[in-house]
Order: sequence, then structure tokens, then C-alpha cells
Amino acid sequence: MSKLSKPPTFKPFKLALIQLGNIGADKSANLKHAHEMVMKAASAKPDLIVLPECFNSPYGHVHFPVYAEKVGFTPGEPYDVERTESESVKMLSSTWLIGGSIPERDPKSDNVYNTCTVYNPQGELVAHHRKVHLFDIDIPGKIKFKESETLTGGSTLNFFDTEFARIGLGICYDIRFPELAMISARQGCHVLIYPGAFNMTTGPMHWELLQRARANDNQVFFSMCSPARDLTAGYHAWGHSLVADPLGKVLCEAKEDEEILYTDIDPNVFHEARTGIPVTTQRRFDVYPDVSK
Ligand SMILES: O=C(O)CCC(=O)C(=O)O
Repeated sequence: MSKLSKPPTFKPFKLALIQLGNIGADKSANLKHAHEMVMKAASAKPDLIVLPECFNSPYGHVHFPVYAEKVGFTPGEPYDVERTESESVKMLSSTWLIGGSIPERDPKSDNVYNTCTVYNPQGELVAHHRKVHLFDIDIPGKIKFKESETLTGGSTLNFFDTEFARIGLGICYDIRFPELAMISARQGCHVLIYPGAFNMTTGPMHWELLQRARANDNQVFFSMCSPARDLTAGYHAWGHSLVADPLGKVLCEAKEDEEILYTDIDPNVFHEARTGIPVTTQRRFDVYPDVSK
């Protein structure tokens, strides 16, 4: 994970985003439904399946410590999925799968993180990302949210290699910090995937704009996978799971209900964008040397 080796050759692949619905208070029911939807998505034989942010628990800072699981890894150490205590990790091991995110309790520090886990087709947990930027906002009369009341921010940037692409990870609010996407792209990621759950205020304002911007800035494919909207839940997710191409064009977008979106990722678009508008080789670090390389 996240070592600077040569990226794999970027090859065409089929991506499936599961905009999961019916996420309620019952964790086993959430996992059962997620499993059914992963199996349903897998029947179309995609190369990579993605679940949304917080797919096993209601979204809200009060819920995170209650639903948090010991996932079975320590950053910097090899993963040991055999010894995991996490029901969610056991359910997820099936194909190339970005397991959205779940609240994770670190066994040593007892800190709770919002964590994305990634599995290869052998069912091994091969990468993880702890949400770096916590969603603490207050838009009077609209939305107030404070993840930092119960969560700790991660402190690493993460990507993983498949046989078809190098894929960078982030979670939701991480998209507002272009540095994360920029550094992942400079480390050779072809595709950036951020499970996310925007809301009814910032969703219409920024969900599409930010994804198209990160895609276009970095000339990569960019995708966020959201839960479906549930107006009976405490948090109303925007939905609209989306994939943008390296020119910033929206390739596909869900509405607000439960849905599986399939997209063919074509490396030619990536290469043509970078050849036609060669910003990746025209940067002037002599003018902005403080920007991380
Ligand atoms: O950035 C936003 O507007 C929403 C972020 C969010 O919902 C999250 O980080 O979970």
C-alpha cells in the first residue's frame, strides 16, 4: 500500500457503484442488505465494486462509537484479515471491492475513525483509508455537523494497485482539500474513488462541481459513491453517485434512490486529456515551490 512503486499499466475496466439504501439502526440488517447488493452488482461482472460512506451504520457522530469495529489492521503493519473481529470486514471479502466506510475503533488508542477498507478478489484486505479531514461545518439554519466530537482524523494518504489501475482513496469531505487528490494523482493514481455522503444543502451546491474539478485538475477519473436518500433517517444523503472523466465530463450519475451504476473506464480518455492539455508536465514549481511534490 501507498509505497511509491511504478503504477500498473492503466487498462479498461468496469466500475460498479452501489448507491445503497435501507441503512438503518440494525447493523446485521445493514450488512445483509449490503451483501445482497454486492452480489447483485457482481452478477454483471464488474472489475471493481464500491459501497458508500458509512454503509453499516446511520450517519451521525453519536452513532460512530456505537457501531465502531476493530477492523484488524494497524497502519504500517501487514493486514491480518484472519484475525479480524469486524463483522463488516468478514462480509466484504469477495471481489475487488472498496468497502465504502465504517466506523473503526483502533484497539491500541481506542480512537474511532471513519475508515474505508479495500479487498482484492482473493478476499484479502489490501488497503485502508482513515478519513483525513473531519466534517465539521455549521451553516446556520441549514446544517451543523461535527464529526470531531467522536472521530479522529487519519494521517495518511492511501492508494492501491490492481491489475488494471492505481486507485487513490479519500472519504467525502476529503474532496474539499485538493491537496489530497493532487498528491494521489502525482503518485500515479489513474482513478480516485471517495465514498461520500453529502447532504441536501451542500449536495446541490458542490457534489458535482467538486468531483468534476478534482477530475479536471488532476486529469484522472474521479468518483464518489453515496448512500441513497432516506428522508426518515437523521441525515438526508444527497445520493447522486457519480463518475467524472479526466476532462471533467460526467460519465454517469444516479438519482436519489437505491441504484447500481455501471461505468466503463476507458484509459484512452486519460491519455488523450494529458496529451492534448499537458498540464501534468507544465507545472512551474519554481514559482510555487511550497506546493508539495
Ligand atoms: O463537504 C460536504 O459538503 C459534505 C461532507 C460530508 O458529508 C462528509 O464528510 O461526510
